[in-house]
Amino acid sequence: MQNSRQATASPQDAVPFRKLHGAGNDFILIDVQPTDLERDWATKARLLCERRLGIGADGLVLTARTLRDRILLVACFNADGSIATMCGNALRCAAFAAAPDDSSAALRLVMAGVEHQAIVTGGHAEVTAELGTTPQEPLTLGRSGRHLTFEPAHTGTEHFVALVEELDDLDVEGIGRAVRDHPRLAPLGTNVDFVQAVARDELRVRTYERGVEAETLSCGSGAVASFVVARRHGLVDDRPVAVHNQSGSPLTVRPHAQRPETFWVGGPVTVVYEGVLA
Ligand SMILES: N[C@H](CCC[C@H](N)C(=O)O)C(=O)O
Repeated sequence: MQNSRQATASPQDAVPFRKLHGAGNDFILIDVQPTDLERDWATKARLLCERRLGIGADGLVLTARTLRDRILLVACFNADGSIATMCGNALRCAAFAAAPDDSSAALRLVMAGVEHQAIVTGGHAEVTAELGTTPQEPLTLGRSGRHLTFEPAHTGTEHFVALVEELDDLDVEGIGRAVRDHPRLAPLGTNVDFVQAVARDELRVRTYERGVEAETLSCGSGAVASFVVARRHGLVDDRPVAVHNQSGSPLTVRPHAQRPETFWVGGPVTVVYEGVLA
């Protein structure tokens, strides 16, 4: 069933899109037929996400409904055309866009072969992220007389997380890029999160995102990775934790009550505008 938040593109039509952001992480969302997901979207992602020559976004998100299984298939391409195997904010935006208007909804979504749950209530969407295993060891980096240790946390995609005393004066892009491009992490690289523990239920996080190759205003899988590393160090408890980011709209991370090593990440979603691709 279509709803007023939904408009499906078919190849011969002008292609409708929506520009949304999930707590400041911004996306172009196009609803397609399931078979269209197989097309090569990398070039389109690069063109559309370009901030001067395109619409501008951190990523391109494609959604397709499988009516029989009632699952929403979601693919996310970073602004540079690379695939994001997990993007918490893209999943939140996709769930919000697919949910019926004016009611709360529970949805199932699949991104990169992994099933996620979603709950949409009003202008808020929450999705699950699973903690995976990673063979990577921590990485210590010296910069301007300061040493930072980055610990791996795989939350559906690669993250390296450093606990810091102070976030505001950090060179997030410089240090983030050095970790992202570290030869030991090639060829995949990583997203990089800097975390300041403010209270046992409050973190501040700044994230350098691979594929955007810049600091973004918020990152869902990064918020979960930050929670996991802070918890590993005994800095937060197993209860909802507010993750403040650069957008001013915090995300909330909380452990899933039924599924081990699974977390909910929630926060606001905003539709900025709708349009048709020229
Ligand atoms: N912003 C996303 C993460 C994107 C990850 C992507 N940059 C990559 O792994 O290549 C989030 O909300 O989880």
